[in-house]
Amino acid sequence: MKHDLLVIGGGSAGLAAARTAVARGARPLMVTDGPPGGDCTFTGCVPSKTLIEAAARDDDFATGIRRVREAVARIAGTEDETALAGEGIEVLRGRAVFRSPREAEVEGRVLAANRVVIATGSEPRIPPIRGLDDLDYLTTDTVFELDALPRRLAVLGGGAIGCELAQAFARFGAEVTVVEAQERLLPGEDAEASRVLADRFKAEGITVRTGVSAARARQLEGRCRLEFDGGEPVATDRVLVAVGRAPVTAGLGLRAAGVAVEENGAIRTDDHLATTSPPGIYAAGDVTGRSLFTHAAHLMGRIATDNALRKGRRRRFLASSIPRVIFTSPEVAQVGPTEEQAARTDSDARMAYLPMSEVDRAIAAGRTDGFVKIIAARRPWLGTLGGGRVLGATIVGERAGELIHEIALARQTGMFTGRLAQTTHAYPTHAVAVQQAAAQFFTEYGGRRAHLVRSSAD
Ligand SMILES: Cc1cc2nc3c(=O)[nH]c(=O)nc-3n(C[C@H](O)[C@H](O)[C@H](O)COP(=O)(O)OP(=O)(O)OC[C@H]3O[C@@H](n4cnc5c(N)ncnc54)[C@H](O)[C@@H]3O)c2cc1C
Ligand SMILES: NC(=O)c1ccc[n+]([C@@H]2O[C@H](COP(=O)([O-])OP(=O)(O)OC[C@H]3O[C@@H](n4cnc5c(N)ncnc54)[C@H](O)[C@@H]3O)[C@@H](O)[C@H]2O)c1
Repeated sequence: MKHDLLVIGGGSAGLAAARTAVARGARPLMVTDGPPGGDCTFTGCVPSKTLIEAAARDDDFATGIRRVREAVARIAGTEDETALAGEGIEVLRGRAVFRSPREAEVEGRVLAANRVVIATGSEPRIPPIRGLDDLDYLTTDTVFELDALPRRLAVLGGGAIGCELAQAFARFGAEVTVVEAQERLLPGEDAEASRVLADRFKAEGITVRTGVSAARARQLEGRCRLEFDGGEPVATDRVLVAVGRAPVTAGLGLRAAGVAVEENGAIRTDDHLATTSPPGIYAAGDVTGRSLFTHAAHLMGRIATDNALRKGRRRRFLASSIPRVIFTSPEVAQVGPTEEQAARTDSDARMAYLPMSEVDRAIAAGRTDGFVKIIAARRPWLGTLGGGRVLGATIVGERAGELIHEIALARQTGMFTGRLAQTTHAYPTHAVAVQQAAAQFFTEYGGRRAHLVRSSAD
C-alpha cells in the first residue's frame, strides 16, 4: 500500500503528526525504533511527574518507582501499535535512513516518500568532563530504572530536569547536591523565580553550588567524587547528568535528503517547519531545537503534517506562545516574555506584581513563597485603556502550573487585563491571585499599582 505521509519517530511529535494525517483523510506510516510514546511516556514527563507526586505524598522510594512503572505502562497502553492500528496508523519498528530526498530505508526495506515528517527527538547531552565516562552515571534514560534510593546524589545541571529530580530525590531522603554552571538555578527563567526556588531548596536541605562546572570526575571504591577548578569537591554515591539535550540526527542520512542541521545539531526549519530539502520534508518536536516540551512537540507535529499535506496557506509555529511549567515545589510557570525580556523588547510594557503572601489561599495552605507577575503591553491607539493587552506572566507558587493557562488564553485571544480583573474568580482558590494581580492595572482598585517593566540593569 502506498502511504501519503512517512513519519519518522514515534514520540509526541510523531504521534501528533500521524494522528493529524488520519484526521485529514490521509494514510500515514510511522517508523520508530523505540516504542510509540517516546521520551515523554517512558523517560520524560510521565515517569518524572509520577515520581514527583509520590515524593510529595511522602511515599517511600520503592513505592514511588512502582507507581512510575504502573503509570508508564498504563499510558503506553493507550498509544501502542495495537491502539494505533485501531486509529488507522500503521507502525513499522526500525531505524529509518534517508537514501535520497524521496527514499528512506528501514531494515533493508526501501520506502518511497514524497512527504515526510522527521520527529526523531532528543537525547541527554553528556558534558566533556574528564573521568565522567568511568563513572556509572545516571541520565533520564536510566534514572527511573533505579530500584533503590542512592544515599547521596549529585545532580549536574540546575535546569528543568535537574531541579525537578533533585527535589524529588531529596524528599525521598537522599542527600542531594545540585551543581549548576551558571550563576543561578533555572538560568533561563525569571531571576526572582530562581531566588524563590533556591530558598526552598535550602529549607529542604538541598545543597546548591552555582557558577561552577565539574572539571574532573573520579570513581573511588564504589563512590564518586566531582572535582572543580576551585572550591571543595563533592563526594557522592551517584551522579545524575542533566545538562541539556542533544537532537537525535546521527545516522539518519540527512545529507542524502538535502536536510541541513544547525550548529547545535538541530534540524534547520523555517517557521512553517519545512526543512532545507526539496519541498515535502518537514521536522517537528525536540529535533528542531525550537521548544523542548511535549505540548510544543504535539503542536509542531500537527503543523508539520498540515503543511506537508495541504496546498495553499501554510501554518506557522510560534514558540513565544507556548506556556511552560517546571514541576518543582513551588511550581515555576511562564508564558510570553519574562520581565527581563519584556524590558528589552517592549520597554513601555507594564507589570503587575503580587506576592503569594497576599493571596488568602496561599496563606491558608501555609505556602506563601512565590508571586504573580502579569505583563501587559500598550495597545495601538488605545494605549493602556482597559489595562493594556496581556503579553504574558511568570507565576511561582504551589498551583502555578494550573494558573498560567488563564494567562495563556488571555494572550492567545489578545485580551486586555481588565477582563481578567473583572472576571469573578471563586474564593478562596489560588486562581484569585490572577484577578488580584490584574486589578493593579486600574486606578479604581486600591493597593498596589502596575509599574513599567525593568531589566536587571535598571
Ligand atoms: C526527565 C524529563 C522530563 C520532562 N518533563 C516534561 C514535562 O513535564 N512537560 C513537557 O512538556 N515536556 C517535558 N519533557 C520534554 C518532553 O519529554 C519532550 O519535549 C518530548 O517528549 C519530545 O517529543 P519528540 O516527539 O520530539 O521526541 P521523542 O519523544 O524523543 O521521540 C522521538 C522518537 O523517534 C524515534 N527515533 C529516533 N531516531 C529514529 C530513526 N532514525 N528512525 C526511527 N525512529 C527514530 C525514537 O525511538 C523516539 O521514539 C521532559 C523531558 C525529560 C527528559
Ligand atoms: N517541566 C517541563 O516542562 C520539563 C521538565 C524537564 C525537562 N524539560 C525539557 O527538557 C529540556 C532539557 O532539560 P535539562 O534540564 O536537561 O536542560 P536545561 O537546558 O533546562 O538545563 C540544563 C542546565 O545545565 C547547566 N549546565 C550545562 N553544562 C553544565 C555543566 N557542565 N555543569 C553544570 N551545569 C551545567 C545549564 O546552565 C542549564 O542550567 C528542557 O529545556 C525542557 O525543555 C521540560
